[in-house]
Amino acid sequence: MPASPFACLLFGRAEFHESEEYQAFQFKLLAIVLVSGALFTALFLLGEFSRINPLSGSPHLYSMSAFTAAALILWGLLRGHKERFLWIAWSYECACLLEYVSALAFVPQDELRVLWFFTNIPGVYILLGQRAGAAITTLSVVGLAFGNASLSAPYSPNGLATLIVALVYQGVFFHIYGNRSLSYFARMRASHEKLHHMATHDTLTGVMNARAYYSACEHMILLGRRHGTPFSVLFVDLDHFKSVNDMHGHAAGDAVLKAVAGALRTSIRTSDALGRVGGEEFSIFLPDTDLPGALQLAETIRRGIEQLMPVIESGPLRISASIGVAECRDRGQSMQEIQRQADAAMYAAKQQGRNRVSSLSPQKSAVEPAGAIAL
Ligand SMILES: Nc1nc2c(ncn2[C@@H]2O[C@H](COP(=O)(O)OP(=O)(O)OP(=O)(O)O)[C@@H](O)[C@H]2O)c(=O)[nH]1
Repeated sequence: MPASPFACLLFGRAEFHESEEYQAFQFKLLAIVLVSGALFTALFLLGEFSRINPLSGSPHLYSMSAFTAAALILWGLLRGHKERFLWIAWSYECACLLEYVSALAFVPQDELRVLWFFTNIPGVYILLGQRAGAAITTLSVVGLAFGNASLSAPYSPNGLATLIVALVYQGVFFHIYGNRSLSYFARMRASHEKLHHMATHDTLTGVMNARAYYSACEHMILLGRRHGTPFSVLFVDLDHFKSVNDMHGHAAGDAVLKAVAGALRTSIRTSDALGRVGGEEFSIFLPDTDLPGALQLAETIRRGIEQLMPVIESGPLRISASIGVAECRDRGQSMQEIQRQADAAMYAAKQQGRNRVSSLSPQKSAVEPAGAIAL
């Protein structure tokens, strides 16, 4: 879904893979925290300039101005750059701690300024993880415990004890919660991936099912058109497969299909797509491949299947396949049309005696066997 103009302004054009859902959330949260941090501090500065909340020349005015500028600069650097997330998140956390310490030291009239240490902790746990959360919580507790005496208006021992216990409580709470929610998130992602794999892959052979395969092909056709590169389709159909089932049983047929799928998978490039589009039919999409290249690969595959000899209960079984090859010559051709051509070429190979590679030339509509080995 295209991002709204507001999202583009706030986050830039950072792209996240489907599996980076949590990182995308952290990235967006950091951008929001940087902008809101700058805005809130700017409001305090406005209070000073409008004399509503005068800090009467306190050095904290400089640290607030520096904090606002730093948050805006960090936001500008973060927009559209997910790879900068970690150092920007840490830089912002350091700026926050300095800002809180400055408030403690220079704004004694604000007795609630210590609350910023509390609001900081959830953000650290979410943005930087559990170790960073535990470290910052410890630093805040130790800093307050030892620094209190140096404040111009120190908190009472009772007040300090309340602050420390509450900070520890909050740290422990977010530590446990972070642990649980992250493991829940990881399990959700794993089960989502499993479901997605089940919905897009054939359970017997592990290759793409027809729907996922054709959708992958449509995507590659669009890319091919954009780059002006040719592409080809191989349609692989096992010969006399019914007799394998009839003579050796369905389990043997399944074993043969698995072995063939494995052989096909190892014969192609990772950029090619392989799908089981029918019972004993496989289709292979070859991007950036013209007809001579596709015919050559088809012949290699045909020979590979012939030599495969999958072992079933009764011993090794000789199998073969007929392969139809089609090249996309017309840029406007749909996947269905190309697949139909490959199908017709495969049918022609069957008629020619099986165990061979054929391609149909659209001009001549003639069969061009590229290789034939008698069984
Ligand atoms: N074991 C097994 N058999 C399957 C599966 N899916 C389809 N089949 C069988 O595949 C066979 C396909 O037979 P046909 O379409 O007649 O093709 P063929 O026997 O290979 O003959 P030709 O293609 O003309 O060489 C049928 O018997 C189907 O039952 C499957 O998942 N496992």
